Amino acid sequence: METLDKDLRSIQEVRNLIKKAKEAQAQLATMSQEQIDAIVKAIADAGYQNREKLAKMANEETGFGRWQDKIIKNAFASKQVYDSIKDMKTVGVLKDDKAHKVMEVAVPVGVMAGLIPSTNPTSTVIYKALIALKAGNSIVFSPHPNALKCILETVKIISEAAVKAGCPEGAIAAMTVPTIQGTDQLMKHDDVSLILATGGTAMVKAAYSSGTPAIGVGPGNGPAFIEKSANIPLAVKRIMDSKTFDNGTICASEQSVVVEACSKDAVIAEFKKQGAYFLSAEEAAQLGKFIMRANGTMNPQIVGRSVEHIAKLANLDIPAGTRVLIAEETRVGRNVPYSREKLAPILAFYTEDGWEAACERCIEILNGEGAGHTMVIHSENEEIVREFALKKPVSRLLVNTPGTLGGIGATTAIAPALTLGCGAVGGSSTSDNISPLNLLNIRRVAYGLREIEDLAEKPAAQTEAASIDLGDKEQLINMIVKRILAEM
Ligand SMILES: CC(=O)SCCNC(=O)CCNC(=O)[C@H](O)C(C)(C)COP(=O)(O)OP(=O)(O)OC[C@H]1O[C@@H](n2cnc3c(N)ncnc32)[C@H](O)[C@@H]1OP(=O)(O)O
Repeated sequence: METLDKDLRSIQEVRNLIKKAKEAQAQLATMSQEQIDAIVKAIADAGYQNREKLAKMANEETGFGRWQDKIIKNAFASKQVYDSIKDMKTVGVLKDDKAHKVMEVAVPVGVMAGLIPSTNPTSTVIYKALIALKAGNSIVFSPHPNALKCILETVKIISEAAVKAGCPEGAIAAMTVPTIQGTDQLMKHDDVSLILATGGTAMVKAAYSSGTPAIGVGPGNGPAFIEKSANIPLAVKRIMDSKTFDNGTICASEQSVVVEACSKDAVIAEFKKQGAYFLSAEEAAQLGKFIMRANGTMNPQIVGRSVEHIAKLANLDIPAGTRVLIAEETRVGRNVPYSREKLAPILAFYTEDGWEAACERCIEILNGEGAGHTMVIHSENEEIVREFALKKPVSRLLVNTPGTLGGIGATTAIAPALTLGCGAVGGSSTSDNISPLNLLNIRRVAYGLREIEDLAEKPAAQTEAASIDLGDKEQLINMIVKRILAEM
C-alpha cells in the first residue's frame, strides 16, 4: 500500500515537473544566444563554486569514491565542460552556406529526461544541465535513489543560479520521489523528447525501450594494452592514477591490463613498485566472489571502495598502502568476474605472445562486455596504434593517457563529457562524447539550385529539356517516356 502510494506520488510529481519544464522550454526557445549563454555561465559558476560541498555530500551519501577526486570531477563538469561549449553557436542560424545555398537553423529538442547514476551524481547533474540548457532545452532529472540528497542539492544550487541569470523556473528540475514507475513515466511521457541515460545496464535498457529517443551509455570494460615499446614506468603510473581516481567509479577506467610475454616481468615489477598487490590464485578466487551479484550485475559493495575496504570485505590480508589489487587471468566470460567491468581498484592481468595476440585478447574482452566504449594503448609504435585503431570495437582508443581522464576528455582533446556514446555496437545512437550538438536538431533551409530536367544525364536530353515549357505536363511526360524507352 505504502509502495503504491509512493509510486502514485512519484508519477504525479513527474507529470507536474514535465508540464512546468515544457512551459519553461517554450520561453527558452525564444531566447537569444546571449541570453542562453548567460544562463549556462551561471550554472557553470554555481557548480564550480560548490564543487567541494557537493563532492563531500556525494561521497558521504553513496559511500562511493573519494571526495577529493569528486571535487576534481565537479570542477571538470563545470569549468572544463563550460570552456569547451561556451563559444559554441547553438541558437538560431548556425551556418549559412551562400555557395550551396543551404542555411542551418538550430532547433532545441524540447524537454529532456536526465537519468543520473550514483557513481558520478553531482558532476553528471552539472554536466547534463549545462549541455541541455546550452542547446535550449529544459531537463528533468531522475536521480538514482541512493544519491537522492546530493542530486537534489546540486539541482537546487544550479537552478537557483540559472533563474537569477534569466532562466525560466522549472527548466532544471528533479524528481524528489524517484521510483521505477515515476522514472518510467518520465521516459515514456509524450512531452519528453529525448532521454540522456547514464547508469546501470537495466536503466539504460529501459530508456532504449521506452519509445522515446534516447542517448544511453552501455557498460565500459576497457583493457589497457602495454605494448613493448611503451615507457613502462609511465604507462603503469597512468594506469594506477586512473584506476585509483575516485576509486575507479568512472566507466572509462581501465578494467584489465594486457602485456606481451617479453615485458611481463618488467611490468609486474613496476606495478608492485607503484603500490599494486598481485593476488595469489586463492586470494583471487576469494575476492572474485564479491565482484558480481547473484544476478550477474556489478556488486555495489565493491563499487568505488578503497582497497582496504574491499580487502576487509573479502577477508584478505594485504600489505598496508596497497593502491590496486591485481589478479592474473587467462579466461574471458560472463562468469569470469575479473574479465568484467569492475568500478573499483581491481584489475585483471593478461599475458599474451606478441601484440597480435594481445590485440585479439582485447577484442575478446570487449566483446564479452564493454563493446563500443573505450580502451587504452600505451605504445611508442605508431604502426601498432594504427592497427589497433582499425580493429577495436571501441568509440575511444586512447593512447598514452589514463583511461578515466582521457575518455572524458580531461587529458585528451576529445569533447569534455560525462556521458560517453558507445556507438551502434554498444547499443547507442552515437559514438560521440555527448555535447550540446547532440541535443539539438538542425533544420536545413535549402534553396533550389537546378530544375528537375537538369537532373537528366544525357546532354541531348538536357537540350530537349531546356526547350520544354515546365507548365506543359504532357510534354514533360512524353520526354520522360521517350528517355525510358531509349534506355531499354
Ligand atoms: C562517464 C561515466 O563514468 S558514467 C558511469 C555510469 N555507470 C554506472 O553508474 C555503472 C553502472 N551502475 C551500476 O552497475 C549500479 O548502479 C551500481 C553497481 C553502481 C550500484 O548498484 P545499486 O546501488 O544496486 O543500484 P542499481 O543501479 O542496481 O539500482 C538500485 C535500484 O534503484 C533503481 N534505480 C536506479 N536508478 C533509478 C532511477 N533513475 N529512478 C528510479 N529508480 C532507479 C534500480 O532500478 C534498482 O531498483 P530495484 O532494486 O528495485 O531493482
